[in-house]
Amino acid sequence: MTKLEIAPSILPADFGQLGPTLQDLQAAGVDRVHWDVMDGVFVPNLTVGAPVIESCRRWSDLPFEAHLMIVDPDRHVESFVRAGCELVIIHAEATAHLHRSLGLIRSLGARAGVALNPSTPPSAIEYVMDLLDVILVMTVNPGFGGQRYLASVEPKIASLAALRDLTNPTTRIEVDGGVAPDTLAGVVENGGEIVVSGSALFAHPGGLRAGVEAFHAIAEEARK
Ligand SMILES: O=C(CO)[C@@H](O)[C@H](O)COP(=O)(O)O
Ligand SMILES: [Co+2]
Repeated sequence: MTKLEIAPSILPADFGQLGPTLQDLQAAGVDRVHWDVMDGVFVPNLTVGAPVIESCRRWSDLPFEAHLMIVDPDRHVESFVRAGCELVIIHAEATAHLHRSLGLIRSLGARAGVALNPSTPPSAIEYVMDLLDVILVMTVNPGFGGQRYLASVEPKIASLAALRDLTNPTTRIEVDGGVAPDTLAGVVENGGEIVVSGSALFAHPGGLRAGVEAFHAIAEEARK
């Protein structure tokens, strides 16, 4: 089994200090950066768009991923690829033609991911498994950082990992929402390979590097 990958959500950062925060995250040993893009329509909250990500690109050597919580994502996918996101994740619930939207992302040279709200079943993506680099399993209702992890989604993480094994073994299972030292073992035991963490990682008492190390130690223990 490959090592856990950690993708910090940028949401808890001071948005006036994004550059230095990206440097701190890289120094702490995270694997990638997760940009939560919210449009105030698909979810109640508004965050950043492609121009902010593009301006931040020079502050980090890490891969950037865009988690697009926006309606009709096809309108904006290209701007996020141009901004430097190597992975673009759209919500299955936000596009009428998921197969076409994923094809668009791939045609632009980026990797494609799909996010599933807690209530969306695995069957929604069975027909696009061949187009998926990443499945982002939401363990909170999207829209805000700092929410409580929904352990009731864990059987779905396991179902998606089994579907992946059967249909497209290269697809990675990523889990997003409320991932913290006390919830991480459940994520890993059910097949999570990449974790997004915002509030728990930024608030780790020992700092970012200690948080990253703690996450790896918990994941290794959970895999025994
Ligand atoms: O996409 C989302 C929320 O909609 C997430 O990426 C969260 O922002 C992660 O933050 P924590 O739940 O870890 O605080
Ligand atoms: Co997210």
